[in-house]
Amino acid sequence: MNAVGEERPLGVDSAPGAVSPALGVDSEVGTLRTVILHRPGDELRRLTPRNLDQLLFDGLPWVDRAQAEHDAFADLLRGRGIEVLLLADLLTEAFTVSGAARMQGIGAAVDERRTGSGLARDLAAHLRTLPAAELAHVLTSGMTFDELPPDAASPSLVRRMHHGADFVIDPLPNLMFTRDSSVWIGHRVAITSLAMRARVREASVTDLIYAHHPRFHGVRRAYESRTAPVEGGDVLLLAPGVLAIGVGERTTPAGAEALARSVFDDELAHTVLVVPIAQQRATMHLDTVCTMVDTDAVVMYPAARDQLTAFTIRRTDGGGVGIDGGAPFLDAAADAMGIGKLRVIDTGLDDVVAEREQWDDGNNTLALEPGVVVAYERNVETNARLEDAGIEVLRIRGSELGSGRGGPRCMSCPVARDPVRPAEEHPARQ
Ligand SMILES: NC(=O)NCCC[C@H](N)C(=O)O
Repeated sequence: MNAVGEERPLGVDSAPGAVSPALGVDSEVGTLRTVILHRPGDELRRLTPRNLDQLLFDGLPWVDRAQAEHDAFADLLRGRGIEVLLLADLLTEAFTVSGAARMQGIGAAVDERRTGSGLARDLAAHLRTLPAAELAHVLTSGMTFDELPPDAASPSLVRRMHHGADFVIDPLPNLMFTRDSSVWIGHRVAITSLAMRARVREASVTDLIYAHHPRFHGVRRAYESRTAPVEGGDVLLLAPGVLAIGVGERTTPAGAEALARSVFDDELAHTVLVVPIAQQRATMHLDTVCTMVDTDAVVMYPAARDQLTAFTIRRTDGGGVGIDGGAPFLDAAADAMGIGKLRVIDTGLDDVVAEREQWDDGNNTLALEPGVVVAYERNVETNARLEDAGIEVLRIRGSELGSGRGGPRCMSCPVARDPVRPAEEHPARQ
């Protein structure tokens, strides 16, 4: 029995009775034990040609196929013994066990500036009556004015004047990119501060899950101030104690600085590399141009490889910080990681193919253990190069999933990985 009286462990869809690993992540590549995914749901059915841009999609996904692709991704992970926590289950279970979670979710979804006070009251009252699963569904897939219950208590000009298909609660179609709204650094979790309007409320969803779901009781927070935008896709745990933070379309310099200070204060890192990336959609996060595939290897977009630089921030003895600027990113990273050199595997093949495969998230791999990654099958040349370099590539379909511009790393939030051994101890390279 779990805390809500069901037969299976909370939020866990793997074998009953499985022992949950300790939570915490100190690298990109340590053996993955537990991960949060979100199976795309009815929120994707809200996408139309008119709202795509605003909701940060590049095409209309065929939803049933996107779900099938995602199911195959989740099954691949389960098949390798990885515990998959589905966000909709976690949310439902948090609402089942905690009234405070319900209040938090409803409070974040009801926007009085949009609805006016009368409708806000009615809407909140209606949401409070919903069973946990239904509430989770509405808060993720959104609600239109047409879907409001007909028997509202207060007359509402807002309701009269809106088109029935307008959203009274916005859908969250980007929730499937669980990477971006929270990130584990050591044994703490940072709830991020998302930059784009369409994604801001995602952080309140992850926040309430970590705050109220029994599975996460006692987990401490990193970056509690959330003073400035930081998105998880920009944060790479290059090695224990070494973070790279991309600064570009999403994470701001202020966000990177605030996160760096916070991880130093909490002694979660000794070095942070802040990496400027082009402020454009193709490179919205650092993990769109570079992900780690082994303890000493990255797959990387060649156009970025020789251009990326890094500011290296280190804690000084007096408790302040020192900042060095302008070193090539790959050199700064190897130096901070204490290895001679980072192996770089290029996005394949030539400039045009590389540009196409970067756009299709060829660089956005999810490592399941050192040297084993999940990648979209469509990035044929990049996957071939990874294999040539000795990396095992587990291919998944992503024709529909990819319409949101995110790959396997974006679609996963690791919450438990085994600690990694330093690169030089890895048997493959002895
Ligand atoms: N880490 C990532 O690169 N996440 C992909 C996010 C895609 C989403 N449609 C967005 O534009 O934010």
